[in-house]
Amino acid sequence: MRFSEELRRDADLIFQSIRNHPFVQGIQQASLSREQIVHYVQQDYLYLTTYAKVYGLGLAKCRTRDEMQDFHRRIGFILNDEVHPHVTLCRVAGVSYESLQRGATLAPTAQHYMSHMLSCAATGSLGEVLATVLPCHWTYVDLATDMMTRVSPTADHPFYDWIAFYADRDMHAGMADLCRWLDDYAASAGEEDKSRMRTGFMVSCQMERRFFEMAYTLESW
Ligand SMILES: Cc1ncc(CN)c(N)n1
Repeated sequence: MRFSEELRRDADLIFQSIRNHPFVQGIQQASLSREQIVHYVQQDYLYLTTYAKVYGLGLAKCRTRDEMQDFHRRIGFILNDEVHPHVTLCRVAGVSYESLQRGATLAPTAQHYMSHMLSCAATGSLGEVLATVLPCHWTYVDLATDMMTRVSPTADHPFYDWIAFYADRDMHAGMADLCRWLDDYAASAGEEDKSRMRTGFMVSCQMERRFFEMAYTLESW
């Protein structure tokens, strides 16, 4: 079994609970309140900004220019493309995206998740960075693909663009590339490094679930 398959197997219950989380169900049923959407977008804007920086720290650990190109492309994707799902959510909530980018205070869970990623990226190996960022990609591809398969939303669904963005083929391809990179790295990694990679992955999976909980409950300090 490949290393990424092992990780996915170990995190299966968390993936399932993310699919069934009330916030995710709220997207599927278009039943989220305006406040829940706004809270999510404000926190996610801050989160994705940090996520791009984590890729930057990963880039500094790369061994080849091809690897550097990969992180470089992924940073561009966050800064240029991953604004679209936020814009979709803002349209549903009836607020301007620009207004949500100013002055939001980090909620405890978002802060915890960002600190986890930053500390792995600052002190860990390239493998730890790959394992720690992977759930961000994987859980969204998983939940969106699950929605597309089970609910088949049509273009008039308010969150259709959000769901379609994360269920897209390119998202699947980007995730498969990341898994391959992680598997290649793990093939020659020591046991201690792999153990830290497992921890980084599992904590990020837990934080993905809690991030939805944070948005659903409008968590604050
Ligand atoms: C917290 C979180 N995790 C994952 C994603 C999808 N890249 C996101 N936008 N926000």
